[in-house]
Amino acid sequence: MVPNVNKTSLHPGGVVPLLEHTEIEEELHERANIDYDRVAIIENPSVAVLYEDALVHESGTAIVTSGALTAYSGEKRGRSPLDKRIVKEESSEKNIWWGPVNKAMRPEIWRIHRERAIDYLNTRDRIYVVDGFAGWDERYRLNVRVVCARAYHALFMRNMLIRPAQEELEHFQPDYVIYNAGAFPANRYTEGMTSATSVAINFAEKEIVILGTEYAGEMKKGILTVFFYEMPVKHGVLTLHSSANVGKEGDVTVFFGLSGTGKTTLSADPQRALIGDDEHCWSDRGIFNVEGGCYAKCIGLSEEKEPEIYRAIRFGAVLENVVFDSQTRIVDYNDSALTENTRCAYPIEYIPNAKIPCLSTTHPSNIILLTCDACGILPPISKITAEQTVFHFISGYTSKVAGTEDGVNEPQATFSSCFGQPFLALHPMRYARMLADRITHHKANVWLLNTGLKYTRAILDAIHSSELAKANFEIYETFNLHVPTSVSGVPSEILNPQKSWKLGEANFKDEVTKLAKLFLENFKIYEDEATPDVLKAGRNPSPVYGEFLYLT
Ligand SMILES: Nc1ncnc2c1ncn2[C@@H]1O[C@H](COP(=O)(O)OP(=O)(O)O)[C@@H](O)[C@H]1O
Ligand SMILES: C=C(OP(=O)(O)O)C(=O)O
Repeated sequence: MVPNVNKTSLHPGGVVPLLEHTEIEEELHERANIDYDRVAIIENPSVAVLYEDALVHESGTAIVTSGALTAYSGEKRGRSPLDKRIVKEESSEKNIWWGPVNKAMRPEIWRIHRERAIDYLNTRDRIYVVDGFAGWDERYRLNVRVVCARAYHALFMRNMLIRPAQEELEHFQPDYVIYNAGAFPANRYTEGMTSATSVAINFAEKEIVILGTEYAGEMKKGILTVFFYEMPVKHGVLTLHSSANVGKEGDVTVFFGLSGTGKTTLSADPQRALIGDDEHCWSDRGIFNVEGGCYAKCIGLSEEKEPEIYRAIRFGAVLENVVFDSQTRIVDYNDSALTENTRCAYPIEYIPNAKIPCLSTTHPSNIILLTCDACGILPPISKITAEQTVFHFISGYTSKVAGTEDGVNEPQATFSSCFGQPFLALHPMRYARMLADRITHHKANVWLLNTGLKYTRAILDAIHSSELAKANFEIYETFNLHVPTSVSGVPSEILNPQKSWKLGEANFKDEVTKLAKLFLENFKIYEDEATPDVLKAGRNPSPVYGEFLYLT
């Protein structure tokens, strides 16, 4: 029993005169001035503890019928890309791709935000510490510590990081620390602020500070940006905004896709083991997942359509911003009253055929670029060459789906380089070159797959059975893509939009030319970093791009 003094009827617990402090408390006190004598620091709590705390202290949390905890993220129900900043400092400055994605923050301003976040955490009665690993390959993994005010955020990151064994938690030394004070706003009068939200990353201090947004996805995507910086710069390892799975023969498929375009859905496949749904690295020894969990979109989810994901939403999983019946606690996955971007985070082992440890020493044999072209101009599936891969990877033509980013309420056609522009740390061409080298070296097939179609799964099955690699192809003009003439289970007439276009040939020609011009216009931004090969291909009409490049 700890002796206490000064008990009163209003304060029956009294005051504990001298407290012993744990290693984590000492470290937080020293590093961040956390007031360990006032704030209860809950260290690596269990799922049950986090449920109880969330239910008692956080309004909007509930347990739903499947046993999952559901939480409400407040006003921000998607990421805030305009409020993301990188601290401009000597060690990383020359490597960073400065611009609208990575806006610079002065170290002095960083200190103000950091102090504000810590001041807020120090006003809380309890804060949570979650320690976990990022990166399943031990050679590259980072120790991540999350310090946050909400039990929901702690549970989210407990699911999304790789959970260390009990003995690995002892004397855990973080490489990166996330301070999440998202319930408290940033000071809008601080230099450079355009709103009360701030997500700031400091690569020298190895810290992330979050203010003014409780959207949990900011934390996991913050770690992705850390990987987009650390891996190529320090280890020559390529980071991918992709999912990955592996077949029974050990063949690995990687799916690149912008947020909400099908990485999680398409990589959950009963015939294939899941390596991961969102963040991977490609090293000299194969592919490894960065995360210990998955973060699936839930809108329209049903057990029939996506059984693995539906059944993963159980005790321990965290639902975000879903609508549930207040009596029965049944979730209505079709209700988008709070957001289109309803989500669930669950540990990867909740997917029955997850491959644990989440890595493969076999290099990918199929690379799939998920284009999500709502206009239907790009074919449902086409095979592309290594040179076309660089072009399409850099272009990243896809859609921003509703709700994933703050302020995007309708699906929007967009170019998002590397199919993950908001998360890149370096110039996209650096990643594209690394990708092209690996594809050529390992002789991977590359496919451009349009998602959101009824037949997407059937097409994927044909890729995995090797049917498509052996198919007959015809040339899809303008983009010079190789389109298969038939795919099992897919009506042949839909394979070539030129043939299935409902509004006539002239309209088709107009639309396809319009899109091709947009591609070329967009590509100009990247020309300064393009290799001579890519530039040459870009300036001369060539068999690689054919008529497409002629448009310049
Ligand atoms: N053909 C399709 N391919 C992939 N996703 C589809 C398709 N049709 C509809 N969807 C829906 O699109 C969303 C894709 O989200 P998700 O797989 O979580 O994306 P990501 O992992 O890339 O963020 C899901 O809600 C899924 O049900
Ligand atoms: C969570 C996000 O993305 P993804 O759908 O790729 O997980 C996001 O962009 O905030």
